[in-house]
Amino acid sequence: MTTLTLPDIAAQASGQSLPLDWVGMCGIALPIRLDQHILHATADAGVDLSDGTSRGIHMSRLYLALAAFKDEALSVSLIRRVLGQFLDSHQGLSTSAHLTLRFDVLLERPALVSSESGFKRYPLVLEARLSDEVFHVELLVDVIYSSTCPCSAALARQLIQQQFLTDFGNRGLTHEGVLSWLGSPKGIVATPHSQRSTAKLRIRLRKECNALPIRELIDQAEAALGTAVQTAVKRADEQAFALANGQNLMFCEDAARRLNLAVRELPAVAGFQLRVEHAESLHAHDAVAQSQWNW
Ligand SMILES: Nc1nc2c(ncn2[C@@H]2O[C@H](COP(=O)(O)OP(=O)(O)OP(=O)(O)O)[C@@H](O)[C@H]2O)c(=O)[nH]1
Repeated sequence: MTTLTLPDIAAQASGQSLPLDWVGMCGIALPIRLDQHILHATADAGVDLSDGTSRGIHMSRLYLALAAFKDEALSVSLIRRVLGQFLDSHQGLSTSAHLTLRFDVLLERPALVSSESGFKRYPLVLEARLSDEVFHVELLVDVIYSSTCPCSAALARQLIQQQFLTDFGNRGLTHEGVLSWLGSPKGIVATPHSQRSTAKLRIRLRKECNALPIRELIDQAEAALGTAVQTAVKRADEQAFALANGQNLMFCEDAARRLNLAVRELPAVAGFQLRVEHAESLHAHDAVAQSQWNW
């Protein structure tokens, strides 16, 4: 029987000698292990092609290195090892390795008052690169919250005062009359606008950090924001949420400052960039603030 040698196009010399910054595969389906759960992730895996004379990289070597994620719990050291394998399998071709993992984390959240609970989805991205023995890993997460405009609240309060003057200006006040007025639509003649808002955090982890501080980061961000969106909601929970929002008026600048001061407290965090987007119901565009620390 004749043994055929398979053609290896990647090993050929390139027609045009030119190094490339990133070559690899995007959107690879990958199981990862996190907190005893197996999650469905997608991976972008690549290296540079610093040897501009080579036709191509060896995609299969990157792909096969990713198999480590199926057996071992996700950690910073695992990611570093996989990137090391990308480079070891491309000696003479590549000097930097890149890996992006995208997956969702579901966290169970209790209702504010009732005994109900539900799950919230947090989209996570891990971006890592290894170049000249220098390793960087960044953790990105989106946190959704509710924000009520403080300016709109003040304007609404003024309208309520004016309505009060109109209705009671020439009348003697009675406890019962005021109480009944407060419970009527006239007692809340104007409402402030509020919006579903997104905090986008990009965290650089300290070198000594191996476990990914996903839960800590999300909890810290939600505590700082004060009015994270809810899961299961009965009327009692909705009322508590209305009260929480009324006590937590914020511009996007307020949200960005609070997050900055809270996230820098986390021991695993070496630096960060953050961006908050308030999807205004007042107008069709968003109010946005950005901030960074040790970046
Ligand atoms: N470099 C490169 N490979 C591609 C591309 N699209 C598909 N491939 C295929 O990816 C497959 C795996 O490539 P290699 O890793 O070089 O496979 P291999 O030569 O069997 O593996 P090694 O012996 O480890 O080099 C090959 O069949 C390529 O044709 C592309 O755009 N660039």
